Amino acid sequence: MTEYILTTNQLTKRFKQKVVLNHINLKIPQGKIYGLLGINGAGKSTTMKIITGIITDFEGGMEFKHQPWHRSILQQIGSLIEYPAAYGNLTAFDNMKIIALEDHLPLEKIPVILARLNIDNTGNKKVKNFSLGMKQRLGIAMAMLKNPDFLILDEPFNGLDPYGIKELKTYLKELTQTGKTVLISSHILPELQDIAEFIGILNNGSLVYQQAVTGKEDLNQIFFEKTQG
Ligand SMILES: Nc1ncnc2c1ncn2[C@@H]1O[C@H](COP(=O)(O)OP(=O)(O)OP(=O)(O)O)[C@@H](O)[C@H]1O
Repeated sequence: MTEYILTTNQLTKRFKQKVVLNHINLKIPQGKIYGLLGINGAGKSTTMKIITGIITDFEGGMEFKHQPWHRSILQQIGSLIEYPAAYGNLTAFDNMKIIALEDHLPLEKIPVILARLNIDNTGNKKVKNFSLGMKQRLGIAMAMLKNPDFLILDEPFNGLDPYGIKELKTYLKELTQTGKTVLISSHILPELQDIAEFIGILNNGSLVYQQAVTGKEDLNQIFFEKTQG
């Protein structure tokens, strides 16, 4: 039987009169990479903001590890949604240090995680002078500092060069080999095709597809079929 780390039940979100998520039933299996696909404006970020407690007014429910969602579960979730919340005037290390001190985490972990994300060579450089790809790497390092069970990444390949994309994919696969779960969004199918073990497609606020990836299906064709119009 599949164990789900997170399920949503008829999750619905309106901004004023406009329905932007329409009765979504996500099922995210534990220990897997789940790719959430959709064209611009499909509702990917809104879904992630609800799961991570950034958006609190919505209809429907969520369960995390088979228990009703509660703010306390956010200790087990690391996330990077839209832009990394880093201080521009500080270095990568000092941004990490702030989180470590806030969450009572050992400072020794910082250089290890920065090295794993290949961002340990930035020295005294301030974050405001980082490239987009460097900021993305730092954002993921910040999300991983508390060693979360569930990592949620909104368009994490933005700004990464092909080497960065390859490294990040390897890193995410390694995480699932240690039992962690990754929810990752993209509007570009090839970014997810070779790493996602499950794919969900959002179209205009509806979850129009949700399946395990077998490798036999033509995801490109499915994506265009499910999102046309
Ligand atoms: N704060 C807000 N107020 C009003 N409408 C919003 C707000 N945030 C998002 N929306 C709308 O909700 C819809 C879904 O947006 P969302 O950002 O979740 O899409 P997305 O799939 O993440 O898109 P993208 O790939 O462009 O990031 C869009 O129509 C967007 O304009």
